[in-house]
Amino acid sequence: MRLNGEIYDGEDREEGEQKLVVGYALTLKKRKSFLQPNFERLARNKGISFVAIDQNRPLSDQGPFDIILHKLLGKEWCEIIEEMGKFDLELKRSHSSSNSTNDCQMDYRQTQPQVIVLDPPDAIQHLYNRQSMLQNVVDLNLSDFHGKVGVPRQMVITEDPLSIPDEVTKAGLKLPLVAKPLVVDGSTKSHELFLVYDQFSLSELEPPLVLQEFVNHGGVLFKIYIVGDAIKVVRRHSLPNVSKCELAKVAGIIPFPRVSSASASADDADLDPGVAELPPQPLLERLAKELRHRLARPSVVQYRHDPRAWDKRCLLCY
Ligand SMILES: Nc1ncnc2c1ncn2[C@@H]1O[C@H](COP(=O)(O)OP(=O)(O)OP(=O)(O)O)[C@@H](O)[C@H]1O
Ligand SMILES: O=P(O)(O)O[C@H]1[C@H](O)[C@H](O)[C@H](OP(=O)(O)O)[C@@H](OP(=O)(O)O)[C@@H]1O
Repeated sequence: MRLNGEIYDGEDREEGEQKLVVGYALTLKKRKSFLQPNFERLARNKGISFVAIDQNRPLSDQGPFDIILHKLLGKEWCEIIEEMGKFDLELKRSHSSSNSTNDCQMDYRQTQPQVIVLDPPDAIQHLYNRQSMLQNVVDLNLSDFHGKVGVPRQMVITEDPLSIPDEVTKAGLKLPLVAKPLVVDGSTKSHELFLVYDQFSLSELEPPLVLQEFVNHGGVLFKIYIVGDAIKVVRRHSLPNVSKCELAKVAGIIPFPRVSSASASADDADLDPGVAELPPQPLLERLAKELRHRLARPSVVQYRHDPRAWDKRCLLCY
């Protein structure tokens, strides 16, 4: 990474020698889960310091920052970045003849080109929606290389819960279904998922939501973190298979917890190799290449062995 003209090598630094300043704008919850003391200490040893951005002051009055890291609910953050761009431009305009309205579209990134904004707002809009977030994998064709990529059959319901049973029948989706809020904004509500076992209970759901066919996958999930050329795969516990017998006996809509969070690590679990086998490295590398090409940001892909895949090379994302 080249910053301020110098190559940042990520090596340990002398105590106090600062190389990178990361301005962050995170919710309290995220600060607690992400900026752990041992992480900040490790970063400091590498000359990286994290500085909280004051959201009540103009961005250009703070810093200077080398990188901006953000994950805030709603649009207020985007407006701060865009507003900041306009604020700078108003200042410049008062001393220049240019009054092009196009200038008002510049954002912080354009007025501060040296600052790296991770997850630029316009590059991640599609990730706030569980339908559009999958678009980057739905049409990936890796069959010429190491397998195929699939997503569970799904449909979006935006209104009238009473119409859901008929809509599901028309779409031919098979029970059980996983009901997920359509919007993914980091709120607790956006992670409130349900398993739906029967048709009639569907009308109790609260649109807007995504309904996905449940895919049996042996209760093991892989999360693949891709940042540039770096690929990290972790194995997590996941929902157990739903048998036909269970489906016949159980009815209703059942909420379930965040079963595959970091605390559900299965890296050291003694699991059936058929479901615990890590995805083939060439498939991961090809996926990383494809996603880097399509996304302007680090990616997290959730992978499960698709039992229907004869050689377990199918990548099932959702
Ligand atoms: N179509 C599906 N078939 C089978 N299991 C599923 C399916 N979709 C989700 N799950 C199960 O539900 C869990 C959460 O799903 P998902 O990752 O979509 O929600 P999330 O709120 O983003 O989760 P988190 O952020 O906690 O990883 C998955 O880890 C998996 O166990
Ligand atoms: O398994 P991990 O820790 O990667 O799961 C993450 C998940 O990928 C998202 O980053 C969640 O963030 P939000 O979408 O903003 O909720 C994380 O939730 P958090 O409550 O821990 O911040 C998950 O841990």
